[in-house]
Amino acid sequence: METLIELSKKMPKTELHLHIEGTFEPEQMFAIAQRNQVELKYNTVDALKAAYQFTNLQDFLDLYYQGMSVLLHEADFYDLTMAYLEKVHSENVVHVEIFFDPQGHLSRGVSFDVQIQGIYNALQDAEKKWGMTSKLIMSFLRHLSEESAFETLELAKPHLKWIYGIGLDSSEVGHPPEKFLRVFEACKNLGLKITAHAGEEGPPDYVWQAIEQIGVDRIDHGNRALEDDKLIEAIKQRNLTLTVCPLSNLKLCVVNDMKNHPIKNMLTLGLNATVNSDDPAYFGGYMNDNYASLINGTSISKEELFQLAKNGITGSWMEDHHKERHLKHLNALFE
Ligand SMILES: Nc1ncnc2[nH]cnc12
Ligand SMILES: [Zn+2]
Repeated sequence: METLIELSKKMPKTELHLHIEGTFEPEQMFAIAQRNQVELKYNTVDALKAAYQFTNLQDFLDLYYQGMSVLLHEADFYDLTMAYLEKVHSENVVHVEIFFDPQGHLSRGVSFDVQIQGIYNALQDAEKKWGMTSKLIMSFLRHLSEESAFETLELAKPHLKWIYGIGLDSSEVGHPPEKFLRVFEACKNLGLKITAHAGEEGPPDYVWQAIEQIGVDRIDHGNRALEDDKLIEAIKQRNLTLTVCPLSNLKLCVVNDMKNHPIKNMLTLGLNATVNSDDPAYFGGYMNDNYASLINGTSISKEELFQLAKNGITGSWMEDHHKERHLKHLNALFE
């Protein structure tokens, strides 16, 4: 009998919540730092890895922004992205939707063109080599001002053919979605899809704002939506997908133990929960590790495993003919 772990490795998977800067493995970070002659605060890979003990989102973000500071040239963005794509291709991830944080690089003098060209070239090469499809999501840093988000949108305008969606990330508490109401309106008018981190640490009210005021097409995390029954109904009514990140939730103390992870509950409630890795280099695992953590930690059933993988395909922004192809493959594996 095939185990659920084996099945989870084999099945076609999508990644809908992934920060490319969060895939920076310490070994690669040191190699690029050396090549660019940038000093890191930590002297060795082991010292850096030892610092990966977080008690909340901000602890992690402080290290995440330090780590990305070695990215300067187009080749750095290409190498970072390609290393991630190679890794998840080996895990049967067939489609990725990748966030990047342009403001985290612009503030260091790295142009928008350099960032997007490096990332996009890697995505194109992955499609040519393996048929892996992708969408790129530009994310606004919510601890910065709406004005800064508007400036970033202006810089993005020559590249909109490569940008499919807009996200909202970084420090959640104190920076509600409504702070970015006007800039998201402008993004929507440009035909861009909208998603936002909401309910990771922030209260249910932030998820309400994301769906009612911003009109998001998807919700990233959404854990705290479960505190509000009316909100659960509103998410279901709009058929919104939640991009849930199990290992991230554990590492950032959003959950205290994997056995208490709410993803099973989300499925029982009829929410479109999906499995994603968020910042895998920092949180101890890529896509297959996230599934394994659920299988081992929450004892999800075969039906629930199927539902999670299916939600990942149906909740993605890939073209319909690709969805149909992957769903057929998934169904055949679970027959
Ligand atoms: N999990 C997360 N939440 C908010 N901002 C992020 N940026 C990178 N990872 C993030
Ligand atoms: Zn995230």
